Amino acid sequence: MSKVTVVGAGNVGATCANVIATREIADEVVLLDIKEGVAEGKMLDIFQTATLMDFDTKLTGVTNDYAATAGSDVVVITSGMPRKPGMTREELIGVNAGIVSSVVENVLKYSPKAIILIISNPMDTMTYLALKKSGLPKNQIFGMGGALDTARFKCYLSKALNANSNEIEGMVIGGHGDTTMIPLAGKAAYKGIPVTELLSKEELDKVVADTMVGGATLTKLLGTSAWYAPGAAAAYVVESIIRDQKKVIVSCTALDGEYGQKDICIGVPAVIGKNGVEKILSLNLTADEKALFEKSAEAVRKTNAVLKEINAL
Ligand SMILES: NC(=O)c1ccc[n+]([C@@H]2O[C@H](COP(=O)([O-])OP(=O)(O)OC[C@H]3O[C@@H](n4cnc5c(N)ncnc54)[C@H](O)[C@@H]3O)[C@@H](O)[C@H]2O)c1
Ligand SMILES: O=C(O)C[C@H](O)C(=O)O
Repeated sequence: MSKVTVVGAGNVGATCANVIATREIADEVVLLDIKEGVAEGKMLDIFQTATLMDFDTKLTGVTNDYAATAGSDVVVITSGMPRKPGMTREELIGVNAGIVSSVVENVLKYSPKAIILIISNPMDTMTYLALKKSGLPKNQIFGMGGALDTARFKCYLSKALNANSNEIEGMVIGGHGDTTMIPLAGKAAYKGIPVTELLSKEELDKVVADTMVGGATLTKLLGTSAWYAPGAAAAYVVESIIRDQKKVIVSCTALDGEYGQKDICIGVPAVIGKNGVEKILSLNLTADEKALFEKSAEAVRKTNAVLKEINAL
């Protein structure tokens, strides 16, 4: 029996729970929120699609009742404030640091062995905070950003190439921020053909720029940040853990010398299986890509430093 808890029954959390349920990724999904009745209502609503969508995942919604989450294999943390148009993710640190810290503490009381996936923004810094506060081994707690950014990169590449996005290879490493993410255009390919041979420099630069502000573009259109792709990206990572698929997914994980970095959580390609982050893959980065990664890490470190200033760490 596999059990997944999603904390935060807002846009991203409910979407993630819905994808896990409809795709039967886990036997049981618990959705938890502090807002009275919201998680219960959303899980009842999803349950009422079971006969229409043909799934039989067990679904439970609870208001702040962590006992119901006991024995979870995976816990996805989406609780926290989303940004509004014009804001950066980093501006959410003051509100979300307290929420993420208290949620991680509560989760571990009932599921000390769960693999914990951080979604709340600023995600790289929230992952660092959760890792430091929990004292968990680094494989057990990591963040999702790269799965989403990579999906967006493939989406924009598919538009530029007029090709099926499922036939495109590519990844986005670095921080999950408007200026910190690094779409690796030089390593992306369509059916083995480097996209650098298929698109002009201008076209490729536009794909990279659109990918980097992918979240901001949607926030402007929607008035709050996105949820369909973020929820599906979180469920994609959960699936690799629950089914021990060992997919290589760019994940925000603690580095200990890899990519020349220490004491930081940032996006790098990693093998994701039943033990969480099972291996970090070492990419052969060009000098330019290395420089971008260093700049990205520097920016993430700057945001991490704010945790001390606001007494969150
Ligand atoms: N990492 C990513 O790729 C990614 C993608 C999308 C969104 N996000 C982030 O995820 C977070 C959630 O976004 P959203 O659009 O779902 O927001 P939302 O406002 O729709 O939902 C957030 C939910 O968290 C709940 N919550 C707040 N404090 C809580 C607590 N202490 N315990 C339990 N629940 C609590 C709220 O009641 C709300 O229902 C935001 O911080 C957003 O920036 C990250
Ligand atoms: O853009 C945001 O603030 C939410 C999320 O990080 C995203 O990329 O969709």
